[in-house]
Amino acid sequence: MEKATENGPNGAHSGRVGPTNPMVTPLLTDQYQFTMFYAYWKAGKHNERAVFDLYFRRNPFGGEYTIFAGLEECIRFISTFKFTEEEIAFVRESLPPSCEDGFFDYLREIDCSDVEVYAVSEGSVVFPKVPLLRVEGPVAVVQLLETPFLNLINYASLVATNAARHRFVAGKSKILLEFGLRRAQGPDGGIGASKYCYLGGFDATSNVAAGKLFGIPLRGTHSHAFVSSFMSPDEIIDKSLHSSDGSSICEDFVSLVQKWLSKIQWSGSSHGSFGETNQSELAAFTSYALAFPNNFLALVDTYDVIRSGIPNFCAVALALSDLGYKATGIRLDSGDLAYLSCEARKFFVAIENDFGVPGFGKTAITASNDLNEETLDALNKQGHEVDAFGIGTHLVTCFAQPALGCVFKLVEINDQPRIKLSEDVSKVSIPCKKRCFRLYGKEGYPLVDIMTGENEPSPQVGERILCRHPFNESKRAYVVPQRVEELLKCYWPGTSDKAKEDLPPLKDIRKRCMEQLEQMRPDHMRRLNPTPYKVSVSAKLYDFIHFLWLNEAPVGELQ
Ligand SMILES: Nc1ncnc2c1ncn2[C@@H]1O[C@H](COP(=O)(O)OP(=O)(O)OP(=O)(O)O)[C@@H](O)[C@H]1O
Ligand SMILES: O=P(O)(O)OC[C@H]1O[C@H](OP(=O)(O)OP(=O)(O)O)[C@H](O)[C@@H]1O
Ligand SMILES: O=C(O)c1cccnc1
Ligand SMILES: [Mg+2]
Repeated sequence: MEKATENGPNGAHSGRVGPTNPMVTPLLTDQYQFTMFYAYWKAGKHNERAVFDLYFRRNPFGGEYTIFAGLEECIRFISTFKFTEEEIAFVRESLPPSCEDGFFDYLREIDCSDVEVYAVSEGSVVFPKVPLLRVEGPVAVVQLLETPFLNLINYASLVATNAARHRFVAGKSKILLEFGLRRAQGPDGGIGASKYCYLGGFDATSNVAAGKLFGIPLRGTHSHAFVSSFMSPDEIIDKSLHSSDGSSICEDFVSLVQKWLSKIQWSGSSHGSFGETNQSELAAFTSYALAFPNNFLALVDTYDVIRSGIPNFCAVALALSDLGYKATGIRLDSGDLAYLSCEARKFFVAIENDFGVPGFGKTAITASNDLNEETLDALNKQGHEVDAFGIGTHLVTCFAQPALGCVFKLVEINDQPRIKLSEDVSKVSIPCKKRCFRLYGKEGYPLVDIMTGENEPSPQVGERILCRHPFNESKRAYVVPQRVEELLKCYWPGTSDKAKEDLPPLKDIRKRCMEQLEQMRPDHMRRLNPTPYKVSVSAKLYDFIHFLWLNEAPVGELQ
């Protein structure tokens, strides 16, 4: 397998080949894929042409939409799919000794050059039952792809959807920062979370490795440890700071800060809300400003937000302002974030008015601490003054729902449609090699997704088409689409002569995701009781599903 090289951001355009995570090898699969593989080979079936669909059955987080993510990694995986000698030796050890040598020679030969992958574009809004991927090829090889493909898509799509839902509640104007690395499920969980939260609408991450790998903007503040590591302003040795234009130097920035602190104390801005502030906190803020005069942001809740953190921040920010710098803002990491952000805003506005510092009232307020969709929603209802949210644990661990149940099902072999039956109708698979379309209505919204047999004529703009619920006879509707979008596109043509879609850079996938979310009808998107989006099959496919169902289901006998 070719080794991944990391010579620049943006995934596909970085020159990297193969999966991002070197642990993604042909062995990253379930043992039963190899036992089936051997049995297919032994039965002489391994080269039979099979079609599998990868899809999920229910949208996550109680919502009615999902964001599809993980495609690029699947394509990277098959692009370098090949067993090494070491891997073949391990498979040999892990199978019973009776397995014939010829099988291992066959294993040595295989790659994915004869596999075709049709997929929905990454970053699309997608719905249950509609294939996200249609994978065609020799049954034994495609079978092996089940587990790694599901692994690469399930979490990616889940966390991208989680990010999109957080973005929806926060609103477009807010900055969303992903802070989850320390709480993520291991290194791959952390890297994946950063990549796919960005895809789902976050603005930046604190994860430096993800910044390097994918070109995601990096953002960060500082921690309580930095604040509490200082004891007093006397610790600060180099107190000098050049003005922002370099024309002058302030020899004692620490005294300038102290001067501003007493001015604030005696001005109307404080409304007598504080007396002595914490001097070790002031030392920490002053030091941080000396290190980053152009990016001064202070975590203000180590001792007391109102009585210490905010006035200390303002004193340092005003001293910076004297030298021509503009402080960035504060971060709140505990307490009532609605109340504290409003108090902070009032304080900043009062400072702007009392001391004539234009723009000070708009100083940015970042909030963090166990945030999730619900807390964001509660903050919105209460009213708050937060400009940016830093979100970690709930976002990256997908606390509200830990897995998206994508499955990989055989739908056709040797041109023969196959079906998987279940007592639970939602688990009955939709047979046949299919094409999938999104039909748009008069108002520009997507109305319905429809699956058809491969050889049926495609739906046409302006032509009425019957869309049927795949399993419920009485649910059907005629649609006259104003626009028809074919959903499954060729991302890996195998030996066919189909043109191959490009894998776009991450920021283009993110843009696609934002645009797709934007065009959805609002009632599908709302958090409380959203309207399900319609997923349907053509009349012909409907008839065929039910014919096959009756054909395959044994008839019971009553005694
Ligand atoms: N106005 C608000 N409305 C609803 N939830 C809020 C509001 N402000 C903060 N929260 C949430 O309430 C929870 C507060 O948690 P908790 O009481 O454990 O933290 P804290 O005591 O404020 O901070 P820490 O324990 O980190 O010092 C967090 O999940 C936070 O996101
Ligand atoms: O709360 P999350 O959504 O996971 O966001 C990330 C958290 O990580 C940091 O502190 P950490 O939790 O490590 O320490 P703390 O509990 O003292 O804030 C940060 O201050 C946030 O609170
Ligand atoms: O930069 C931050 O403020 C940050 C980063 C990770 C976790 N919590 C906070
Ligand atoms: Mg915390």
